[in-house]
Amino acid sequence: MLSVLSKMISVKEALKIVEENAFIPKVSEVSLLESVGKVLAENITADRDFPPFNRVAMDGIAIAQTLDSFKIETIQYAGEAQKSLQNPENCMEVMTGAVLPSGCNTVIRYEDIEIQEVDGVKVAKISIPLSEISQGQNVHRQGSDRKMGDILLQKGLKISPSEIAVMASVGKASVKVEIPPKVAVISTGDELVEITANPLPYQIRMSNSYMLSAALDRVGVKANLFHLTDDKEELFIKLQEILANHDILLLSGGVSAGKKDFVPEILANLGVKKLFHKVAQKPGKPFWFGKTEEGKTVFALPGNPVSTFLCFCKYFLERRNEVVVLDKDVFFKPNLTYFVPVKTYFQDGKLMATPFEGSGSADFANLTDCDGFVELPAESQVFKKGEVFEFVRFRF
Ligand SMILES: Nc1nc2c(c(=O)[nH]1)N[C@H]1C(S)=C(S)[C@@H](COP(=O)(O)OP(=O)(O)OC[C@H]3O[C@@H](n4cnc5c(N)ncnc54)[C@H](O)[C@@H]3O)O[C@H]1N2
Ligand code: MOO
Ligand SMILES: [Mg+2]
Repeated sequence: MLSVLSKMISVKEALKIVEENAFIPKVSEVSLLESVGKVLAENITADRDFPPFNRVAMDGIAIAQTLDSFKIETIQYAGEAQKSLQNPENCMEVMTGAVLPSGCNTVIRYEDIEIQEVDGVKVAKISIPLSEISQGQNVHRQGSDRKMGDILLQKGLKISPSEIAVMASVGKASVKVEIPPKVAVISTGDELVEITANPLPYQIRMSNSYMLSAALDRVGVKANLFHLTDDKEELFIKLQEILANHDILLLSGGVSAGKKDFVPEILANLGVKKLFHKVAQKPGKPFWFGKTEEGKTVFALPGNPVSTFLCFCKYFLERRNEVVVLDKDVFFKPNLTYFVPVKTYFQDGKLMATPFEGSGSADFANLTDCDGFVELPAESQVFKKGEVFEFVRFRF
């Protein structure tokens, strides 16, 4: 009964080990537009102030002091070098995006003035109470958004169109991004058949590979799918080949105490170092995690679909640091962290969770009613309505 006695680690310890041993992606430089959806692999800094000059924010006139009316000296258009107001009692017409003329500090919109011609001279008259004009209005001050040298984007973030705009504005025509890892999703089991097959009474269609592949797709990873039988030789030969061609392996099945649960043994024979096997949690207790010398990681997930999915969401997906309020009491005696599928909803601004315990870790149809798992710590046995717990979201 060695497997039963072997040391289980806590969820917290397991997560720490997974995070510390995460696969480190390689970096490549791609054109700006190719980088969208990828992970940024360098910090992006401001090459000049944002905005780079005192920018006119409204079409109208620029003034140096608040008077009833002003003679208009000239026009400052966007794209022109800065002009200078000659007389502080005059004004200059200015267009949005232009440099604020030197000598001016405030912009009044065309909507708030009337322009008349008096003796051949254009004059702007203020048509709103002067008290409504505040000094500095409608001027987007140089450096008010970001200063030159500021870090605008931190490496590690996922690039979306708003990041593309920031990079374009600092002249990044090409950018360093992480090369997405090559991921293999491998279902193991003699009882599994393709989803297109008509299963014999003792067979089942494999759903785990499709579930994991779909979940990976949501985070921008395209996985290769494999099915291996519970045969030591096949496992050794095929896994060797799959390991050679991928960076991360996500296996399901074959990690528990069964006579054909060969996965941990074969992985060890292939030189994958075990970092842990068995976590004090339900579901997903037989979870095995290891790493090769080159830094490739192997997640050998328990085969029961809810266990597979929970382990994937908790240990593979990025942490979201969300909490939920239980809306029903839950009792759970074993000294294990208990992950219960929950349906969530908002009440008085709080995210509430209704537990759906279902019929255990093989009841994956139960997940379709739920949004995630509530994480109930191993130290307690009674979890009361109204208490707050961590939430592992899978519907997003
Ligand atoms: N004596 C013990 N037996 C079991 C223990 C234990 O501690 N002692 N742990 C149980 C727990 S907890 C789990 S979870 C399972 C994990 O089993 P394995 O990882 O070895 O997985 P299999 O035995 O291969 O399969 C388990 C179950 O899952 C179904 N399965 C597997 N792959 C797929 C797939 N791709 N799609 C759909 N369903 C899949 C498989 O048919 C089995 O029904 O072990 C318990 N036993
Ligand atoms: O905990 Mo297993 O992970 O029961 O199915
Ligand atoms: Mg098994």
